Amino acid sequence: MLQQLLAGSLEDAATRRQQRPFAEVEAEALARPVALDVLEALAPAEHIKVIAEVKRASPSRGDLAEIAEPRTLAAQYEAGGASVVSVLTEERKFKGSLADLEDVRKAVSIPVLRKDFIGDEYQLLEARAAGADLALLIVAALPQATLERLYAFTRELGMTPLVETHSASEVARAVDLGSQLIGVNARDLSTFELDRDLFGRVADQIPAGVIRVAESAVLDVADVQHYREAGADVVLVGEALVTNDPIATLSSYLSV
Ligand SMILES: O=P(O)(O)OC[C@@H](O)[C@@H](O)c1c[nH]c2ccccc12
Repeated sequence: MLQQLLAGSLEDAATRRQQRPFAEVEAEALARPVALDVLEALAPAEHIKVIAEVKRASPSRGDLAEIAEPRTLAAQYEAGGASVVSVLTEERKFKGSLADLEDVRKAVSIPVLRKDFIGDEYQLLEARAAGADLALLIVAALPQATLERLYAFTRELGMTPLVETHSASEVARAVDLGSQLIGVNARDLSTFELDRDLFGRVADQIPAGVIRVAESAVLDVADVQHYREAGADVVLVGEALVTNDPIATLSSYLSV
């Protein structure tokens, strides 16, 4: 499934590239003002921090929310105290788009993450041109040489890679890259199975000074506490925020 999702995103990017050639998007990406200081925004603090996701649907959970105006939701996330807004731009299964990211960028002043299945440089240029400060790189989706290349390119564009893992060996690969921001996804993107305890099992492998992000499977404040006790600096939350009142939900999480 993961390779299918990646292939779909790459195919959609190749289609867009016929309309907007590499050099054109590159020029737009490079003309963007300096990206925001993401590591500062997510730095460990007394309370846990939240990356709040704009998420309409997913292959495992189906339709979650309409979200006619991503900018309105993102503004609520910022008002509610989120540190970063994540925008799913995958079109086929998650019903997102780059237009959503552009819309969100105009509405918030906190950093924005492009959440997609990224496998080539063009997608990273698009991310930056649309105003993203971070881009997701999924270790399981990419051979290490490609991962290294895309990691370096993300940084060249002034963005911060969020390197996503789902096992001890993937955490080791993320650490090898020198990543300063490592996510552990509770959801296996090949089988869609959830494992909320995976974060706790691998957290110790993430070196001190690296920001630890627990991704997925937060349904209530107890899940946030669970991740916090296991060492999470940040939680990445989608479903619970798009299906509940975002401001009240965020405020309960931010007290953890
Ligand atoms: O809706 P949840 O369970 O709170 O999950 C959010 C986020 O972690 C999830 O959307 C996600 C994590 N990694 C991904 C990679 C691709 C697509 C989506 C994801």
